[in-house]
Amino acid sequence: MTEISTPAVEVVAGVIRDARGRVLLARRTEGRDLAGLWEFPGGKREPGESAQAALARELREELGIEAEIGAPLIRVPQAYPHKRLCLDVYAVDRWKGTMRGLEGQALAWVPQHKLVQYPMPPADRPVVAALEQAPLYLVTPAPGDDDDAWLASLQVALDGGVSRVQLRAPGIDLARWSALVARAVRRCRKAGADVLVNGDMALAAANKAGLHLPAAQLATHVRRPVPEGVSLAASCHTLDELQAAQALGCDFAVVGTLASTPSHPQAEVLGWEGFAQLREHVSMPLYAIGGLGAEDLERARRHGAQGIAAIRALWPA
Ligand SMILES: Nc1nc2c([nH]c(=O)n2[C@@H]2O[C@H](COP(=O)(O)OP(=O)(O)OP(=O)(O)O)[C@@H](O)[C@H]2O)c(=O)[nH]1
Repeated sequence: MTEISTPAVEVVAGVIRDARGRVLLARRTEGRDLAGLWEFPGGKREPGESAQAALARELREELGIEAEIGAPLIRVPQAYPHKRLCLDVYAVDRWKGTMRGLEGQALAWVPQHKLVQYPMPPADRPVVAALEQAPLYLVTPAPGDDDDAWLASLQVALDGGVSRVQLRAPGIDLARWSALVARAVRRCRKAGADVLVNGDMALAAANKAGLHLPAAQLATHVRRPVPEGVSLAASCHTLDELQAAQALGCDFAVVGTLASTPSHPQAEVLGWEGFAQLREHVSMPLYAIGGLGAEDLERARRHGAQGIAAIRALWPA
């Protein structure tokens, strides 16, 4: 593992989009680190240079364009075997000049949903996820004694744009929960949301839903417990748990606790720096959890998170 004391190389890259919404990838040329992999055009930031100036310079040198650097997308800290880097990615929707590979690199305009088919460096996986996947992950609270009211709240959240949901209800009677999960899954599916069941493989399979593993269940599986194409996720608090989740083939993980909350008052608090340090050693998309809400999304993205997971902050009152 790369030593934490090795300084991280600052790298800037652009998600360059054409009028049809396709994204530009460049192929790393032979003789360089990670040769043959596809990447977002960009390169190393020089001392004293702003991220925007560095990216505009790299795109001029590599592609021959004068680019207007747009909004920040995500900043991904990533450790490779021989170096650490921080990949800082910006949208680029406008430029002047004719695009060409000035350094002999192959270029490809790729529809966004096909980006996952291109072999890319590990740091790019969270970038593609930030373009494609839900920024908010709702974890349901346990229903009180009114199942219909709970379903109505879920519906409000879905109508409000939540598109990834974990169905969780600690301590609930199994027969009641099974019936409620079936109804909740139908609603999520109708809304086009990705839905996962917490901790119960049989219940997830019976509803053809995804599976969200509590950290304690990670060690009980030796291979991916759901088919490819069905979401698998895990809750993690340590690097060992994150690496186990990645080895099992989890599509994403939830990492906490960022701050202490009423539901987990004893949990060890990570803070954003602690989160970013864990982020370096895996390449799955990660949601941060613990006392966070949608207003923390920008900060989360600056520390390499896909987004925010929450119970109360995302559950309609
Ligand atoms: N431009 C760019 N670089 C990336 C991406 N993902 C990623 O891991 N990197 C890494 O960030 C560094 C970018 O620096 P560079 O493009 O100036 O690389 P280089 O070949 O001159 O240097 P190197 O081979 O010594 O690393 C490389 O180590 C590259 O592997 C990406 O999407 N775009």
